[in-house]
Amino acid sequence: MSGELEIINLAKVFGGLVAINDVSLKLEPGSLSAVIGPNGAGKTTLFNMVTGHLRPTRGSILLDGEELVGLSPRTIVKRGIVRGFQVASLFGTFTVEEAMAAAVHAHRDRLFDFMGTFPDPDSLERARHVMSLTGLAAKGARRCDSLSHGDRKLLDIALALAIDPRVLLLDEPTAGMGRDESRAMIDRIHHLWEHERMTLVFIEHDMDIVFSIAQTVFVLRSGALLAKGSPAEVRAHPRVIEAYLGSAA
Ligand SMILES: Nc1ncnc2c1ncn2[C@@H]1O[C@H](COP(=O)(O)OP(=O)(O)OP(=O)(O)O)[C@@H](O)[C@H]1O
Repeated sequence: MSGELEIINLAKVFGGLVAINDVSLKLEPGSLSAVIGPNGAGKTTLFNMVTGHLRPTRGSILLDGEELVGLSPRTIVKRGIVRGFQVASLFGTFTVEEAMAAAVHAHRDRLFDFMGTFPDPDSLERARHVMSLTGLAAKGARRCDSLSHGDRKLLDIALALAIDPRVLLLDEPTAGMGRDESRAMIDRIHHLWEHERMTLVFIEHDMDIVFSIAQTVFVLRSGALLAKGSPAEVRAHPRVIEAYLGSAA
């Protein structure tokens, strides 16, 4: 199975600030992991290096053994690493189904295939499959700009999934949601991971959510990896309790 992401001795320095300090970790193919840590720990910087939006100061990022450092964000998407970006709103008056089909179509480099139909049947089929997995099937005819906050976030994830990633990165998928809505979102994410079995890693602040679905939890603090392990191991880790959970619990 593909989708192994290995980060080796990664570092990012902004001026005099060490945002990521010699971090090494491995995501197994098809695994579901979470990255947690206090504000400013370096979580988003880590994601930005994996997607090619930031160039590491040092270190290596391997997808199924192949180096990603130095590749453009677009090439990294082509290699199969996709992030759920806040892009749903860019589709404005498109319907949900049109936006989804456009995402698949563009990824398959068919956008400029003027002789073909849009959307082509394959793209539409993939789009509909992902809409049904993410619970958006009933909203296919809705304009993107009329969706609720929660549905927009779902569409962001669906747009990322539409292009069949090997690794899916989600940066705080429940941000701005109430407790029930967060729970529903996380159940959806778990459901789609179970069906698609891509390697999934998410940044999340809500500890209940993290401990309820992640197989492996990575804890960052001040740019360094403080702990990693199963939710039970991380919850019981003395340094994690002292540095992070102690203040949140
Ligand atoms: N482009 C940048 N230039 C300079 N400093 C940056 C830049 N991006 C991030 N930083 C700094 O790097 C550190 C890590 O930031 P990062 O956003 O990765 O943390 P985070 O764990 O995602 O935090 P949060 O939970 O608040 O989103 C912070 O001190 C931040 O101010």
